[in-house]
Amino acid sequence: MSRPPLTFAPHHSTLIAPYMPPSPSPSSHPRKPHTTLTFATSLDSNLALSPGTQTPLSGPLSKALTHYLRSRHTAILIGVGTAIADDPSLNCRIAGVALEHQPRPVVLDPHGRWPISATSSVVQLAREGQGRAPWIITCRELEAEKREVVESVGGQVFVVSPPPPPKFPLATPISWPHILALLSTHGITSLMIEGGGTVINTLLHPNNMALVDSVIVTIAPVWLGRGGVQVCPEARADEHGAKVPVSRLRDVQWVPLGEDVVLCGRPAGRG
Ligand SMILES: NC(=O)C1=CN([C@@H]2O[C@H](COP(=O)(O)OP(=O)(O)OC[C@H]3O[C@@H](n4cnc5c(N)ncnc54)[C@H](OP(=O)(O)O)[C@@H]3O)[C@@H](O)[C@H]2O)C=CC1
Ligand SMILES: Nc1nc(O)c(N)c(N[C@@H]2O[C@H](COP(=O)(O)O)[C@@H](O)[C@H]2O)n1
Repeated sequence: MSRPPLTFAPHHSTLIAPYMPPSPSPSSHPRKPHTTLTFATSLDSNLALSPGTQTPLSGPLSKALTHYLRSRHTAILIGVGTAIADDPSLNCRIAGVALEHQPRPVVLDPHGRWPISATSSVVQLAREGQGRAPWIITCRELEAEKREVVESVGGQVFVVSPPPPPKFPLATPISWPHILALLSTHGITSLMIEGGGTVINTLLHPNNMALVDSVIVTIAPVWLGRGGVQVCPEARADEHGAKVPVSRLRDVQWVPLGEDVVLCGRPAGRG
C-alpha cells in the first residue's frame, strides 16, 4: 500500500489560511463541523471522464495542497459512488504527517453498496497505521463480514433511520444537516467533503449551500467532454419563477499552482 510521499511548500499554506477551519475550542460545542467543499475539476466542470471511473486531474502541486487540506480536517467525506469507483486512500501522504493529523474517512453508503473488504485501501492503510479507520453512514445494517472488516481496524458503522418519503426531487436519502450533526456528536469539528458528483451537486443545492463554510476547487487545464461526472447543481428560480444564479462565492482568491489554479471562496450569504 505504499505510494510516494508528496511534498508541500509551507508558504502555500498561508495563501489558503483564511479558508481553513478555526482551531477547535474545548468550551464550544458547534452543531456542525466547519465544512469545506473541495474537489478537482476540468474546464468543462467534470470530475471524471465517465461515471464509475477515476480521472487524475490535479498536478503534483495542487495534489499536495489537497493532502495538506486533509491534514487540516478531522474527517473527509465521500459518497459511495466514489468509494466504489476509486477505492481511495483518503489519507494525507505528505511526508512526516503523524496519525493524529490524519483525517477520519467517512463514506455515505445508505444502501450498503460499498464492497468494503480487508483489501480496500482505507482498511489496509488503517491496519498499517498510515490512516484512520473508516466510518460508514448507512440506512441499513451491513452484512456481518463488512461490519467485521470495518470494526477489525477500529472503524464504525452508523445506521441511521431512513427519512420519510422525499418531498423534493433532489431530497437526499439522509439530510445534510443530519449528517453534519451526527459527525459533530462524534467529535468531528472539521469536515472536508471531496465528492463525487452527486454529493457535491446536492450540497450546492440552495437548501444546503449555507452548510458549506469554504469552497476550495482545483481547476485543471483540460476539457473532458460530455458524458462525464459533472458538477452542475439544480437551477434556482426567484419568486416570479425567473432563473437566478444558484450562488456566487465571495472573499475569492485564485492561487496558481503549477499548471492548475486553486479557487478559494465562501458561499455568499454566510457570516
Ligand atoms: N475530481 C475529483 O476531485 C473527484 C472525483 N470524483 C469522481 O466522482 C465520481 C463519483 O461520483 P458519483 O458517481 O456522483 O458518486 P458519489 O461519490 O457522489 O456518491 C453518490 C452516492 O452516495 C450516496 N449519497 C450521496 N448523498 C447522500 C446523502 N445525502 N445521504 C445518503 N447517501 C448519499 C448515494 O448512494 P445510493 O445511490 O446508494 O443512494 C449516492 O448515489 C467518480 O468517478 C470519482 O472518481 C469523486 C470525488 C472527487
Ligand atoms: N484533488 C483531487 N484531484 C484529482 O485529480 C482527483 N481525481 C481527486 N479525487 C479525489 O481523491 C480521491 C483519491 O484519493 P487518494 O489519492 O486515493 O487518497 C478520490 O476518491 C476523490 O475523492 N482529487
